[in-house]
Amino acid sequence: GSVLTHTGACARIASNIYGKDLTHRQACTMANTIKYLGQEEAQHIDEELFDEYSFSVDQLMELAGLSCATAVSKGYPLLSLLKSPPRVLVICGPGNNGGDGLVCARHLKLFGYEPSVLYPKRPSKQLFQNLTTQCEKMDISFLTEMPEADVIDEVYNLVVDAIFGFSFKGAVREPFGDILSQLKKITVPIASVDIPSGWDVENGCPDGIQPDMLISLTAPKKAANHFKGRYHFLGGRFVPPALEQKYQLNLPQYPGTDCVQQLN
Ligand SMILES: NC(=O)C1=CN([C@@H]2O[C@H](COP(=O)(O)OP(=O)(O)OC[C@H]3O[C@@H](n4cnc5c(N)ncnc54)[C@H](O)[C@@H]3O)[C@@H](O)[C@H]2O)[C@H](O)CC1
Ligand SMILES: [K+]
Repeated sequence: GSVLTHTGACARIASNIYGKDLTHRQACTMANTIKYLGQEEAQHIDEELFDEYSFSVDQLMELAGLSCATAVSKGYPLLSLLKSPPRVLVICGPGNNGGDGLVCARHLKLFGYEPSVLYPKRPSKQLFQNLTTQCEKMDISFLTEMPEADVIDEVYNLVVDAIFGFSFKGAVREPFGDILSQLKKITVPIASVDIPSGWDVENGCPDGIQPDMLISLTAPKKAANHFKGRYHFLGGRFVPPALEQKYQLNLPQYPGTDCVQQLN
């Protein structure tokens, strides 16, 4: 069959039903498909959650990181892992995506995995210091340098990519260029938090890393149209219905009390 982008799929579903030309936004709403966000829209929703809905970053980050650990445990259950002990490398970037990674590492540890964290650029904010202390107190080791690709393949079962999220822009700056070039060479799966790091938030990156899992938070970003891995999860089950309505997110119903929903 033909490969359709999300935009193409919505438009086709909607025009099959309504038989007319529609904007992508109209098509999504009518086809009742989940909205894929642009960079600015993702940032507006984020700001609104904090400024209008009075959430704190810590709250949402905890739910985001828990969603990521849960998605990992569904895609790569402990009993399915080829290497024992069940080591996972979690690579954290300098912003909130990196914070999600620290929370994810802590929950992975509670789920029985053995996460190690690489956190080369640490912001001075108290929140990130606290998340780091919490990991250290749970005997999660922090690496001092990025292992070579062959070492990652030998030692770890998978890599959690929490380097950049929806605020990534422009050419990758070091040390993350070197880190991403190692990640392009590994054969163990990569699970990317929110966006595959190094990808343009809207247009993706054909020669970038190719994660096996993507955990979209709040709602997928447009780059998710280019995701070719096996598992696409939605997490961050914290969106108030009025906000979902305002941005016409058309989020799918999460199953029962689950904090993640598998999209494909
Ligand atoms: N509302 C939600 O869904 C929530 C999402 N969360 C997570 O937060 C990130 C977005 O976080 P933010 O701090 O805005 O930005 P990033 O983590 O994407 O990165 C900013 C960080 O990266 C640096 N940077 C940007 N571009 C480059 C570059 N080309 N090279 C090197 N460094 C770069 C920049 O300077 C900053 O330091 C979202 O994706 C979710 O994962 C929240 O956790 C919960 C609410
Ligand atoms: K990421």
